[in-house]
Amino acid sequence: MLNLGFIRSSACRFSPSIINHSPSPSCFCFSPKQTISFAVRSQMGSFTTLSQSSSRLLFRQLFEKESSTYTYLLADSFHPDKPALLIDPVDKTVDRDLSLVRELGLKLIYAINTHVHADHVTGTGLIKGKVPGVKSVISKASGSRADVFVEPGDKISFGDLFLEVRATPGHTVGCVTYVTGDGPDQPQPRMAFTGDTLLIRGCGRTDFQGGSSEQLYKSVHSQIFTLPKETLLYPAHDYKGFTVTTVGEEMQYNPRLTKNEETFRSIMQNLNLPYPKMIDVAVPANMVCGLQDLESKAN
Ligand SMILES: N[C@@H](CCC(=O)N[C@@H](CSS)C(=O)NCC(=O)O)C(=O)O
Repeated sequence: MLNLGFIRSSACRFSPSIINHSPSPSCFCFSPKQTISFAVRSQMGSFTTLSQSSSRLLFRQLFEKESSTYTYLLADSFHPDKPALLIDPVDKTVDRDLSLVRELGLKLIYAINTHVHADHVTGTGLIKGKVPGVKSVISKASGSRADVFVEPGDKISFGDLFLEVRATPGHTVGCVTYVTGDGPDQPQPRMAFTGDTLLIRGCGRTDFQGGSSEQLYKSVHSQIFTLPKETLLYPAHDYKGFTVTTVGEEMQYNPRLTKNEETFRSIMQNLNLPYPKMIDVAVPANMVCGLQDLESKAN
């Protein structure tokens, strides 16, 4: 049986669960496993060491073209149940994503949002209706409806892998970044799902939904740029065809976040972006897990 409920920091467990508030290391109970490493030749011709824990993670980056949104599928492929989660699913691509989950033999346990999106309706509500037992997850600070609310320092477990929750407000007040675990049994390099906080060579706008350029700047510098330089960064959107970046790359080349805070604030004040086309539909729907339409039809 999978335990989908909250488990407090005093509980030790092996099944998928969310731990609220980081447990002390002595209590953190991933099953001790030997990490078996082997060398492969990388595209650059050099040898790279892959650990067993890296191949344990099944990872897919999925794209929704109307809103240029990335959805991420992660699963523990070594666990007998292959527990999986989706980050930032979009309503329009739910059927595609769920058929992939089925084809790969995964058990979807969480549908997670990085924040209340303004440009598309989340797929989490639809997914819950189609796959019984899936729990929707969002930050407590978002003020949105969901089954599970996460706070900074929480860990979201799926099998023997986990994501750590980091608060990265600025694009919206409730924005969080989900980072793969730090530890010998977790994927290397680490991966961070930054939502709209950090985009490749850019960042989320800060001109609505409680946005703040000061907060975004601090969030990135304290919660993302402090990760190891080789950490892979996966944003919720890309408008130019990029798919992934790294902490090191963005620290060197991000045209906004490499500037000092005052220059950054001025850049953000002068973006002059039109509001997202879907904002008036998307925000109210996403405040109720993407279910506004279904609920109003039922009433
Ligand atoms: N044209 C799109 C919306 C584009 C947009 O505003 N993107 C957001 C993230 S989605 S709310 C953003 O933060 N962009 C930052 C940037 O520099 O582009 C639409 O109409 O949906």
